[in-house]
Amino acid sequence: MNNIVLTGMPGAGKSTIGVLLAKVLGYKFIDADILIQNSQGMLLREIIAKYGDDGFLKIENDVNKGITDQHAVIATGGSAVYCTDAMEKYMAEDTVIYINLPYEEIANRLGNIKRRGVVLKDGQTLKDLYNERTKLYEKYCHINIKAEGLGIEELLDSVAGMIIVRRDL
Ligand SMILES: Nc1ncnc2c1ncn2[C@@H]1O[C@H](COP(=O)(O)OP(=O)(O)OP(=O)(O)O)[C@@H](O)[C@H]1O
Ligand SMILES: O=C(O)C1=C[C@@H](O)[C@@H](O)[C@H](O)C1
Ligand SMILES: [Mg+2]
Repeated sequence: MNNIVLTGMPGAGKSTIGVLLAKVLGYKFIDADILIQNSQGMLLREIIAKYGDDGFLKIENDVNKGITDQHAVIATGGSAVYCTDAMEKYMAEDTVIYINLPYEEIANRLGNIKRRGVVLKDGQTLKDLYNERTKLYEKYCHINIKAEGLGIEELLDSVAGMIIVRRDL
């Protein structure tokens, strides 16, 4: 097993859990969103405003594909699931874990999603986005963690437990 890649909707807790998981496993922690910001010298929402959704996704695909670290926990951005090349590489080389939360829990966590910088087409609601992405998160994962109602420590235990089981297979 190489890297652990966390996917899921914005607000699912990928970055929160990722850094804790890295400590538990003795891995490095990489937040792909921070790599994207650093690569452009701009905030995520500024990159989306400047290059549009497609331009942002191309940058996100390139950044994720370009990660060469090993033994890292990688928190992806919520939109990484549209980055086909990067997701296929992650599926081939790493262990991809989808943090799966019901729509209501995601909606409660996200205040102003525009400020956060979400790849949302004109007229598309958060619910539309959730429905569109769910199929992709399910397609591009090895482990689907049902995270409904789990606090941070409970989710961490659940994810770490699944990784240990998979290692033993
Ligand atoms: N298990 C949890 N229970 C309750 N709140 C949580 C949990 N995990 C994370 N949160 C909270 O949800 C919010 C979003 O978490 P986080 O930024 O880690 O999400 P993310 O999946 O990395 O989102 P993005 O795709 O936008 O980077 C934060 O306020 C965080 O404290
Ligand atoms: O879910 C999304 O569309 C996004 C989530 C963030 O993590 C960033 O990757 C970016 O702002 C887009
Ligand atoms: Mg994050």
